Amino acid sequence: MMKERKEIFATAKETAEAFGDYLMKEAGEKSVFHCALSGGSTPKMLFDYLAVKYRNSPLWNGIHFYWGDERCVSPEDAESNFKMTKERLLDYIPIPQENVHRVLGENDPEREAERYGQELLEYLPTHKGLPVFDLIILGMGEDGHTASIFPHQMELLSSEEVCRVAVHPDSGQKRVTLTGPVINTAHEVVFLVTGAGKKEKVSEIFNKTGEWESYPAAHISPEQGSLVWFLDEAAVGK
Ligand SMILES: O=C1O[C@H](COP(=O)(O)O)[C@@H](O)[C@H](O)[C@H]1O
Repeated sequence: MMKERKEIFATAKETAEAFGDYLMKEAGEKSVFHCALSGGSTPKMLFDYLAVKYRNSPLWNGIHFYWGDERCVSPEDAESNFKMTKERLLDYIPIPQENVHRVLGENDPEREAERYGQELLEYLPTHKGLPVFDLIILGMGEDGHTASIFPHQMELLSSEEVCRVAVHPDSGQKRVTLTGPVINTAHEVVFLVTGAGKKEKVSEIFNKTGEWESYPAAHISPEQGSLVWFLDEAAVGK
């Protein structure tokens, strides 16, 4: 039975910092901690905080980072989720290189979705043939997309594969994304959502009103795990 809760903070910075402490506490409870990161702009403050407060933490030795989605671009491209994480966090912390499992965005997208899915199955424990993350961090775009599952791409929510190629509905950019069943098999999923630009969608999802069913974020509910929303007041319309 899924457990859900919401944590609301005054500002985006406070939200990121509270989640950073929460993440490191969770990681400290396991000798190996498998965590999928999100991209986009919201996690920047989280990464900046971790890079300073936990710069020399011994916990990095047991943390493995993966990505919930990646744009199909080179790791030097400004659009790369990996590049953002590297520049804000990975370059500052003593995480072993072998603990960083990036999506090779420069590869052929279809082959990379297959390869990355295999890598996840190799490194993570499995349940019913799917990799089980300790924690998946997700964002939610202003259009309601999560990872790289966009509204009206609902087939990615039920795909039997571990990873799939998604196409950005406006730009046509290809991305590799975890599928819904993998996200819903995690021990814990955390949405990190801040800013007034998200408040309408957040409200629709929480109140099950308007177009809520068309937003992939509304369909995330880890079957055996917990779902936590870390939000700032702007995102909940305060
Ligand atoms: O494209 C993406 O967008 C979402 C949301 O990003 P944000 O900029 O609104 O924070 C993000 O969760 C996803 O990982 C990323 O690839």
